[in-house]
Amino acid sequence: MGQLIQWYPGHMAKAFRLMRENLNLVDIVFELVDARLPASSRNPEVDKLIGDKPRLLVLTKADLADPKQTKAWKERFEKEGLSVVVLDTRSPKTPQTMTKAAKAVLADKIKAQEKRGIENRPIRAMLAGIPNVGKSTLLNHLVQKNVAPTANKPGVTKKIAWLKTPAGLEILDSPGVLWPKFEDQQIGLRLALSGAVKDTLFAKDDAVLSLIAFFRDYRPQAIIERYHLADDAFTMLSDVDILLAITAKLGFKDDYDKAAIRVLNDLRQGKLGTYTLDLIHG
Ligand SMILES: Nc1nc2c(ncn2[C@@H]2O[C@H](COP(=O)(O)OP(=O)(O)OP(=O)(O)O)[C@@H](O)[C@H]2O)c(=O)[nH]1
Repeated sequence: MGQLIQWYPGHMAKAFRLMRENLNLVDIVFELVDARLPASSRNPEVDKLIGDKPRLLVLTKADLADPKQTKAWKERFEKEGLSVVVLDTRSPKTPQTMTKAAKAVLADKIKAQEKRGIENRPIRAMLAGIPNVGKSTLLNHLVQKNVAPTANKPGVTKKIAWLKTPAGLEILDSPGVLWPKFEDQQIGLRLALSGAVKDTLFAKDDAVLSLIAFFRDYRPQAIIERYHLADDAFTMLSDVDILLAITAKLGFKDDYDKAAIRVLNDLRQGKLGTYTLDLIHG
């Protein structure tokens, strides 16, 4: 999916270098992963980068994801030895959940410090994740001030500073921006659907056609109900014809680009129900 790629070798090298420099400053890394894309929004390079540094995997946007899938993904990650928290980042419980989980990951270190008479030392953390995964939102909620700009567009995070949280964390206010791994077209499309890729960088009708194809197997009823299609629409119609039927139902005549934008927004706002694009089967 060549046209989706917005990360060039120079960007990646810089992001990698910044992360590595900052890594030495912190006790723990909060690796943010979109709960709707637990595989596609992770980058295997991060494992190499983070190495033995304690890590907490944070599944963000869990309110938008399919709860059964989120549970299955959490179990899979835990089997791999990772500590995992599942968040609606914007929830008032977020600071408490994160602090408790960070302390659990660092329990041995904290115990050793206490033995040496060091009590209540702040836990230094950095956030890392691909664009639009919720880094600024999490930072704001942890610090409980509106310090970092958030926007539903990739590429907004820019500041640098240490930020103290009321619960005793100190967070580096330069989240590691990780690059997505556009390994194949499927991953690229899923990232595009989730909002991780600038909307100007991909063809929305292609993305929505892939979404329709996905929902055909996953949850056709969600599309049928939202756009008042015939019950047998998915048996009778191709993906393109489904998009045209949606376009007509929305009153957009043959302007399927306009319909594609509407469907994309509906998906991202949870109006097609909760969904996970990387599925664990069985
Ligand atoms: N529904 C839902 N939306 C969320 C959650 N976390 C973040 N968002 C939304 O996702 C969008 C992106 O969030 P940001 O915090 O700006 O993401 P970021 O990782 O800092 O993005 P960059 O600055 O592009 O690197 C915003 O519209 C947030 O309101 C969540 O847990 N649930």
